[in-house]
Amino acid sequence: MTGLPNTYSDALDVRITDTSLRDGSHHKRHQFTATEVRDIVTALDGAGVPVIEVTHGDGLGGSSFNYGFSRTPEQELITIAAETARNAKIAVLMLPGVGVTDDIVIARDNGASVCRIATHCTEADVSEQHFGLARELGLETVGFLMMAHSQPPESLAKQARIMVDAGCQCVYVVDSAGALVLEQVAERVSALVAEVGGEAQVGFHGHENLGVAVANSVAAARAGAVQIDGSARRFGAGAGNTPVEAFVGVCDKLGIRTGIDFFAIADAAEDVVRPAMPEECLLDRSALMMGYAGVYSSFLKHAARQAERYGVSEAALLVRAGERKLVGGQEDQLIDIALELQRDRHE
Ligand SMILES: CC[C@H](O)CC(=O)C(=O)O
Ligand SMILES: [Mn+2]
Repeated sequence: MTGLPNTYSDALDVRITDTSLRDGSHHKRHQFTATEVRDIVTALDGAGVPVIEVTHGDGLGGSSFNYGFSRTPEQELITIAAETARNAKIAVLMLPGVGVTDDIVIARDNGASVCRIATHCTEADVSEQHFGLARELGLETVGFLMMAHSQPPESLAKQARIMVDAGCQCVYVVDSAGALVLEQVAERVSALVAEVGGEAQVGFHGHENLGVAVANSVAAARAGAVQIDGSARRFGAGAGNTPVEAFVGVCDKLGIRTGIDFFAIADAAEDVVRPAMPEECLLDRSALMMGYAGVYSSFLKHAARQAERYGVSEAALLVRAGERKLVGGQEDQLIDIALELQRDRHE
């Protein structure tokens, strides 16, 4: 189709982007080393993963007091990834306002070829100049409509239209909170396909907080999503992302072609990615609360810190964060909620 990136060939039905080295950065508190990135990229690339995302968890420019400092500068990690990958494209994520446009230029110079711009799902207009710049730089573009559970399909479709008109070549339904289930994913993907199909592709990014990320990803693919995210060993925020190795196995059984070797990705997840993880990404009570109450998965580590600091229940804190409908960038409000929980206890 004219104007669409060459993201999948006739031999692929969905193109998978592994985001362990970006969404996993939240779980690792942004402490990746150069060696870990080199080893993980080698293993994922060797298994046939077509796109590997490498950036601070909060995107380009995320290394800060607010979000957590990176152990290794992200541009150094992007360079290493690009030098290491033999076939995979290297993607970067950026949130307008967290990163600046110069970060995109530097990432391109360091070898990234896919630029993913993320906004809250009602604020697509803040991405317009970034898509324009990325296309001028010759980058493939992807738009992330985050917290997609919080808006109905028709509103998301309008936001997707804004991104596509600005130069976005694939708009993702991003289930940041892992709050969507099955038909809710399909309805959102279908609405985007109806709005932008023919001009742009549609993708899906899932989180495992309610334990249905693989099923959601299949629902997305069946509804017309042709780019799907996941992380080896679920290495991502909250209970982690769609486990790539399980999704590939399920796709093999359903006849959905991903181009990834199931046995090689299973080995990569177990032997290379798992050792780089501080611990498994757990589908525990806190993760469940996030999925159920609709909380941004990257809030998990921040909530854990504030719950411990103020001696309040992490689960209760997360449920209130969901009630307040907090969005990315409002991490500081977790302190407010922790103080509120303390007050409630003493009343
Ligand atoms: C902070 C950016 C965020 O982690 C992007 C993402 O992966 C999501 O919203 O799920
Ligand atoms: Mn995510």
